[in-house]
Amino acid sequence: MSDQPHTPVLDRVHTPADMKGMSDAELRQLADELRAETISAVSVTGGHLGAGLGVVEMTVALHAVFDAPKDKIIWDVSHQCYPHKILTGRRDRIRTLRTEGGLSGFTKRSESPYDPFGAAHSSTSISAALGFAVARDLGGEGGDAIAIIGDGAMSAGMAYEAMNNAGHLGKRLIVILNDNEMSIAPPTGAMSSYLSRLYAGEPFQEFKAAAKGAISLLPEPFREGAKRAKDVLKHMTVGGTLFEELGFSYLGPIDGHDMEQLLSVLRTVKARADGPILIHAITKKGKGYAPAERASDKGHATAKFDVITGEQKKAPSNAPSYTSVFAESLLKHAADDSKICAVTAAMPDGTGLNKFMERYASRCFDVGIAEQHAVTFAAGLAAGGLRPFCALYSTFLQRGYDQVVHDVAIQRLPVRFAIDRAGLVGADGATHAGSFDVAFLANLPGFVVMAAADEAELVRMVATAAAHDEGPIAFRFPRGEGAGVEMPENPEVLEIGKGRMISEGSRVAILSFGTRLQEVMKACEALQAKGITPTVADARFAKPLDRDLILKLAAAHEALITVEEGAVGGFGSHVAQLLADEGVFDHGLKFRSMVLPDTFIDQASPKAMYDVAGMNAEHIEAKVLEVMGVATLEKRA
Ligand SMILES: Cc1ncc(C[n+]2csc(CCOP(=O)(O)OP(=O)(O)O)c2C)c(N)n1
Ligand SMILES: CC(=O)[C@@H](O)[C@H](O)COP(=O)(O)O
Ligand SMILES: [Mg+2]
Repeated sequence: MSDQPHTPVLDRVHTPADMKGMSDAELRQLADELRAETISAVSVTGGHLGAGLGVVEMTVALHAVFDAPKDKIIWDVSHQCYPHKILTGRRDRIRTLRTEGGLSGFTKRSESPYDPFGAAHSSTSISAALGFAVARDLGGEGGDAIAIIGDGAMSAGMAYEAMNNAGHLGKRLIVILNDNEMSIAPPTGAMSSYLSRLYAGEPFQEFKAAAKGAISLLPEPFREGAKRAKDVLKHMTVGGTLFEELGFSYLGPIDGHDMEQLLSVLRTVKARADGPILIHAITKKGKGYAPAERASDKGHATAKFDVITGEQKKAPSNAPSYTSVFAESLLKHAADDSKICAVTAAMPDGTGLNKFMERYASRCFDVGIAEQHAVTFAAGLAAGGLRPFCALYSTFLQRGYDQVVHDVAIQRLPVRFAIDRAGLVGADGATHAGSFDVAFLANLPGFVVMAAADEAELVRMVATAAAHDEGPIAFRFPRGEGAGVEMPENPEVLEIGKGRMISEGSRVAILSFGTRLQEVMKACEALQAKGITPTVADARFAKPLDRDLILKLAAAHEALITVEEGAVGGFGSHVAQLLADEGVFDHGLKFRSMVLPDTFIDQASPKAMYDVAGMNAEHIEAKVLEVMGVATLEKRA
């Protein structure tokens, strides 16, 4: 060990340009320092730790060998991009990750030129990289296009659509398969088994030595050396035939933490000048931080934590989460009905179906990151006589929309959609907002669309969905804790299309859809002090609407206000349509529909995001006063 003082290398890196000319030894040191910085930063912010730790060496090697931003480095999902952000001029802001006004937790074009393509939903990186490659070859910006995609993301059909096209086009394109044998949960599917065979069948260590030997020929005349190295590598591999059949050169598997291998392979690949290549890198999720490596999810998502102990600092919960309420409720119904089955798309823990998986493994299916398949698979289950609950986050349901229309709605198949993370979700920001599901479901003939106002309503809606065999039915609920209301012992099955009165008042009626009801009640308390007592009702259904309730409220009040955690085109729009069709507006009813604004709202706390959206209690109060003010003026006149 030299007695030289340890001179931090990371302090010298403000952009990747500062890494050029560093020795391989310095790059190895840089990786160690980058790992420590990543752990330190995430201990302050919380976030996606494990994936980033798994690509520290890869990130250093990529930025050492390639020339971003001219070369486009595109991270799939991009939850692993924190080391990349530290090396690309954002170290000073890395402790603002996922906070209001801070750095996004994912790559974002508007945040940095080193983020050529935004992500957060998985399996888009190869398509995007191919787009850059074709644009380059058609005279656009130069540079390499490099996609780094995980083994989990490789379970989505979109990745194969992209590889199929890339292999056909034959453009120079670099894909790095970051294989850590983890999705959020352990991976499922035949693809995962195939990838494992690619490095289980070959004495991986012998291959490593052979690969190093072969590549140490570099930097002889690159073409000759590279060809020899590539042939050696290729013949040494156990055959990435699937990828080669798709037109890719397959190179690997290599050790994704071995800086020497990474640098040599990337330098070799950079020197080549032909078609698409897939480098198969074996990594460990959570690498280098024992608490993450020990965790069942390998540190996929973590709250703020103590770096020394790894102990997470989670805020105490006052009520069960909506997800746990859904999961427990479904388990009860499944106990009495063997036809009830469940489908998740790689999110067993996030949707609460992990408990269902433990209890009823034969009728619980984790299909991988494959929402399109999840929806049509559920349609097949329903057509086959079962009662499938397809549990998807609202934002990820977007990926399976055509399947919802074409395979479920048109055939009026009784698929039950448990739509979690409805509305604004907080730290994950705009890419994960559940803003559009009511707008894109309530316009489908035969669909039943519900929103739970609280956790007691949620269990009633699970019961209603379990009993509904007449066609597709969806119920939505937000991320996080419930309202802390009393839970019904035996939740009743709701009458389809019937809302409920909450409190009688006068002049203004507020018709709430979903959990904004809590904010409505807070607004009413404030209004009470001003001598204003709105009528409050909970719609429960956006489809079918409770026509009688709506017309009764409209007839008995000067003004009607709807409130929902969704974008325009949802519940309020359907109410407006009904009122217009019934000619109610001809008689002077004042109508306001409170919806999410026509913008994508960046990450913050959910409350702060709803402040930006103008949908908290004070905004609802102001809306009542505004419409009352108009009503009062006209009344006086
Ligand atoms: C379309 C879509 N579905 C689900 C998710 C949720 N999700 C985020 S990361 C992840 C697992 C990704 O696994 P992998 O690609 O192997 O990356 P790793 O975390 O192992 O680095 C999932 C399912 C998502 N981001 N996008
Ligand atoms: C990166 C990704 O898409 C998931 O990890 C997502 O962040 C999970 O969201 P929740 O934290 O709401 O389960
Ligand atoms: Mg993985």
